Parts: sequence; structure tokens; C-alpha cells
Amino acid sequence: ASRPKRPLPPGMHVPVLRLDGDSRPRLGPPSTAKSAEHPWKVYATWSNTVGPLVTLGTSSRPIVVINTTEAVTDLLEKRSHFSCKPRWPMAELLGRQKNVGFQYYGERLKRSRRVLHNALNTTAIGTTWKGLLNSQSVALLQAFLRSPDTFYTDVGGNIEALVVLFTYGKKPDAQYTSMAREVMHQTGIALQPGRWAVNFYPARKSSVVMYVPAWFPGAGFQRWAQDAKAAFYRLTREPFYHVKKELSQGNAPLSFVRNALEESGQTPEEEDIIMSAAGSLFSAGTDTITTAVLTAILLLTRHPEVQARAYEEIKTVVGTDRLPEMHDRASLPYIDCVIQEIHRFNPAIPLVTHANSEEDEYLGYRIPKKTWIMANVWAMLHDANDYHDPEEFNPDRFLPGGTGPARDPRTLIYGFGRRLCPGMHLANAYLFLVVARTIAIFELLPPIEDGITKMPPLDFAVGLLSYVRKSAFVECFRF
Ligand code: HEM
Repeated sequence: ASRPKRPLPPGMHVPVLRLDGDSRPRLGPPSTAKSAEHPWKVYATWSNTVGPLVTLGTSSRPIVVINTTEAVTDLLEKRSHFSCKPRWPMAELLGRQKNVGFQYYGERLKRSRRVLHNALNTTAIGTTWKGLLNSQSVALLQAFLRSPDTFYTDVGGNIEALVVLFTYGKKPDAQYTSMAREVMHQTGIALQPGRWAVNFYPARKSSVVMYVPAWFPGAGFQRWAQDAKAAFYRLTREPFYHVKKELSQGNAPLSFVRNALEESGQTPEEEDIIMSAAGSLFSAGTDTITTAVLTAILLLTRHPEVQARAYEEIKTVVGTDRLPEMHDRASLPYIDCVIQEIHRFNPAIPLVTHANSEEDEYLGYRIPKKTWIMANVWAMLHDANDYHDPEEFNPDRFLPGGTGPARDPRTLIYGFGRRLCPGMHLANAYLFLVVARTIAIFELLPPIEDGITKMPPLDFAVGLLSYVRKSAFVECFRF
């Protein structure tokens, strides 16, 4: 006789909170979430009552939120069948399922990740890309000097240039960046749980809905998706074929695509893997690092005492007649604590999405095959058991001594298991250079009006990324 089915993890019997750009979540539970704006905070509150796993949505289409480090380690790190991604019919319609971040786990994903790892491992970051990281971080300081008023957009522009220079060896032009931003925006819309009915039909039904002709009344999402798909294809193909042509003419500048084609792009299939891996980097690499840099600027401005101490460390170790370099990183432990605390305070991707390719059980609960899993990284980094007074910005918690340093947030913010972010070493190196060099050269100050200091508020958006909202931040900022 078969065993009775175990229950799903405790559910809140509420529809999924929508991640709707800047707006408040549309749907909330009756009481707890009234004042909380960010879904990840709401889920963390629920988890305090019901345990590490919380089920959202319906029992036929559950979404399981993992809220603790222990549970995420047990499931996403140790059990390899949790390294899949959910089926996103809308992303498929946009032609984005070949994008590394959306791919199901399998042979193609492994090969894509290998190509990326060859270019983005620690050795390559310290050698091949050292010059690029150096020049882009200096370019950002120069932009700050030229016009402190436009720092918010300058940070984004500098990082877009970093990622496109890395990928294709040339700076993006205005047309490329505006198209890339549009595609990212469209993908964000396509991935909002609950926005498109097609995402929430069971797989069998959705394949019927997906192939309704675009002109069919009510199939508005299809028409919209057709345009978005065309833009995405152009964005992926044009710069790739440009590098390929340059390579055949012997004048391709250093880039990920050039190196990968030289090393492994011998067959059409290998070429396609390189092309789509390259096409995944703009959306994966730009807004994430931008969020971390803007969070750093915001928190340093709000904490002059942290800036002062970090500056003292740089003055003592590096001196005042040169900029901090990558080789200074190990000798600047306080700067490292500051960077860790920035990631902890506002992880760029607060909810990391996975799916399981096999049914499983955990803590007596059943997790059906292909469940949409969200790892609540924000909750893990604000767990008072691991981080005393989690609402406080306090880099000291990472200093050795006492009960030892708190867990390094970089073991959580870059994701889990076989999907761990391949760009993490590039991001870590660039963030070190930008944070250390900014502190070495500038003092970040809030404005004072009529003798009153106007602190920029902690204002993080609700979306796939928890980016720093522009509004109040830009008005009250000066070097
Ligand atoms: C502070 C900066 C960054 C953060 C916080 C970050 C975080 C993440 C996270 C949470 C994931 C999902 C991992 C998972 O599913 O378990 C991811 C995936 C990915 N990231 Fe990053 N990332 C950053 C920068 C970058 C950069 C600079 C690049 C490339 C230049 C990059 C490329 C990728 C790619 C290709 C994936 C998909 C990997 C896969 O699905 O197998 N990321 N990142």
C-alpha cells in the first residue's frame, strides 16, 4: 500500500504578492503585512510563526519560500535536483529560455556555465580583466568628480559599459543600452508571478494557450511578446556577429566572446552556446552591481563614522599618494567588513528563484516536483540568531573576535548549488575597487539646509531587484 501523502509546507492561503516595480504589492495577507512593503520582509514575518518553509499560491500550483540558511543549505546546496529553474512560458515566448539564468538544469546549462567560468574565475579576474576593472573604476571616480549631481545615472552607465566591454570588447552606444534596458524591463514584467495568466496554467494547458495566434482576441500577451522577442534576438545576435567578423579580420579587441570563440567555438552548437551565454550577461550583471554600488553610497553617506574609520585604514595601509589596488584587498580588513555589511543590509536579489526536478520531502513536508522555490536571502541576512540587531548597519559584526565573525553574506547573495552566480568574482573585484577608491578620494556628505542635516532615506524598491530608489537620494547628496 502506498504511504499517505505528506502535507505541503504551511501555507498562508494568500495569493502571491506581486513584485510590481515601484508600487506596493497589490495583494497582502489580512494583518501582518499591513505596514510591510517588501514581500521578502512579509515572508520573513510569516516564517517566524510557521517555520522555515512557507507555501504561497494554491495547492495545485504552490510556491515554496525558504527562509532560513539551514533549510537553504539542506535543499538548494545539498540536493542537486533543486538546481532547476521554474517553467516560465512567458520567458519562453520572449525567446529567453536559452538565457543562462532561466535555463533548466541539463547538459546545455553545464556547457554554458563552463564557458562563463573559463572567463570569470578568480585567476582570469586578476589577470585578463585586471586592466578593464582598473580603468572602469577610475572612470567612475572621474565621473563623480566631473558632476557629483549625476552620480546616480553615472554609476549605472559605468557598470553597463563594464559589462559590455567585458562581453564584446567595446563600449555600448546609446541605442544598444536603451534597447537592452527595454528588454530587461520587459523580461521583468514577463516574470512577475501572477501578471500573465499563461505563467500560471499547468504546463499541459499553457502549451495550448501559448500557441494561440497573436491576432486572436485576448491574446494580447502574445503580440507584446513578439515585439519583445524580436528586440532580444537583435540584442544577442548583432554584437556577437560583429565580434566574429572582427575575429576573422584579425582585429577583435579583448572580450569574453573573442576568447570563448578562440577557445571552443568550433561548431555551430558551441557558437550558439557562446552567443546566448554572452547575451545573458547584460541583464545578469548590470543592475545587480549597480544596486550594490548605490547601496554602498547611500549607507556610507548615512554613516560618517564608518567612512572615517575606513578612510583611516586606507591612509595607514595604502597611504595618500596612490589609489588602493587589487593587491591591497587582503590588507584592508575593515573595508571588507563594510562591503559585507552593504550586501547584508540590502542584498541585490532578495528572493532567488529555483525549482526542483524531482518530488522531495523536508521536515515532514512534501515539495512536489517542479515547485517554484524562492530562497528568501533577505530573511537569512536579517535573522537575529546570525546577525545581532539586524536592522543596524554595523560592519563590526564581521570583525574577528568575540564569538567570531558573522557569516559572510557573499555565501548567500550569489545564489546556491549548481546555479551559483558565475559573475561573483568580477562583482567582488569591481566592488572592492569602487568602494575603497571612493572612500580614498571623496567624503560623502548629506546636504545641510538651514542648519539641519537631510539624510538620504533608506528607500529600496520592490521588484526582482531591491535597487535604491532615485527620488529623494539624488536631491540630498553632495561630495
Ligand atoms: C553584486 C553583483 C551580483 C549579484 C548579487 C548576483 C547575484 C546572482 C544571483 C542571486 C543569481 C542566481 C543564482 C541562483 O539561481 O542560485 C545569479 C545568477 C547569475 N549571475 Fe549574478 N550576480 C551579480 C553579478 C553578476 C555579474 C557581474 C555577472 C556577469 C558578468 C553575473 C552573471 C550571472 C549569470 C550568468 C547567472 C545565471 C547562472 C545560472 O543560472 O546558472 N552576475 N547572480
